[in-house]
Amino acid sequence: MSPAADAPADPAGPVEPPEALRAAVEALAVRRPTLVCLDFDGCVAELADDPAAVAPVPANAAAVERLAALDDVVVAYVSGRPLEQLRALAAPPAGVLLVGSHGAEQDLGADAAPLQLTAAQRRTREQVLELLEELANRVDGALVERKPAGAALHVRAVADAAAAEALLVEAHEAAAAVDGAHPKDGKMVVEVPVVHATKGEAIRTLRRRTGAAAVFFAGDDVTDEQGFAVLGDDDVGVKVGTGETLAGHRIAAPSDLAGVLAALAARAEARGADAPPRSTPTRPGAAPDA
Ligand SMILES: O=P(O)(O)OC[C@H]1O[C@H](O[C@H]2O[C@H](CO)[C@@H](O)[C@H](O)[C@H]2O)[C@H](O)[C@@H](O)[C@@H]1O
Repeated sequence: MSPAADAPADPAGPVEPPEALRAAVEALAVRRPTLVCLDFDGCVAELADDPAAVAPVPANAAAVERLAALDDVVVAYVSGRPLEQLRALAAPPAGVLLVGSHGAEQDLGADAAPLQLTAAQRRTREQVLELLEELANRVDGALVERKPAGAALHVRAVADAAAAEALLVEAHEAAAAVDGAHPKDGKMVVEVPVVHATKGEAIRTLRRRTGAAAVFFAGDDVTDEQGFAVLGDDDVGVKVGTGETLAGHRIAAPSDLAGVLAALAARAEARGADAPPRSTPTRPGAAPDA
């Protein structure tokens, strides 16, 4: 992968990807089946104060629809969101695979199994919820999100930046001391799942299940780095926004993603019927999990 570079923003219209990124997605699109993995918040959707009030950037939703309609392209949302919330907020077109709770919940087609916590995990989740509620009650604007695989403490609505940061540090440390809890830092949030799962493991599973010849992954947050870490030389990783990253490419904002996905879709459409697919499986169910 090539080194990350900032894309110029163009408020007048759809943003063209940087040349290196365009070339990378065009090369990716000829390797089929192509797996397109997308983080949701801060990537397909803009970040918002209220976690419940988000939706895909319309141009991104249109590009996802275009990609999902293509043979030999599999689109998957790979998100920290609870699965059902992801389904409701992302409103994906038919055929799009869903990975929620950082990988702990998956809808990969016919054989999807709902998340079931063990008795020990349920107890840990209750403990984590109690802990985070107690911490959130101390700071105006702090919010606890109850999640099937754990909980998250949000501070985006906390007016005092120092208090918000201190709360996140305290929550992470306190949660780390709870047996069976796996705290992760995110954007203005500490997530505390009670099930060990990472986006990297999820992308590996998706790659295997779809028989993908190459993988695209875009994400904006610290937890997405585990996804970038499992990409290989034939894959394309795109970091959305600022911050250190293992991704080979960077765009400035969610509104810049549509141009990248459109370039990928255009090349995949153009490859059309010219060449036979390199391998048969696309939607999971066709290929057994290893
Ligand atoms: O993996 P993602 O799809 O990026 O989901 C990560 C978390 O996103 C949500 O929180 C983030 O977005 C909120 C809405 O924009 C924002 O208010 C918050 O500050 C962000 O951390 C979501 O609430 C979490 O459950 C997801 O795990």
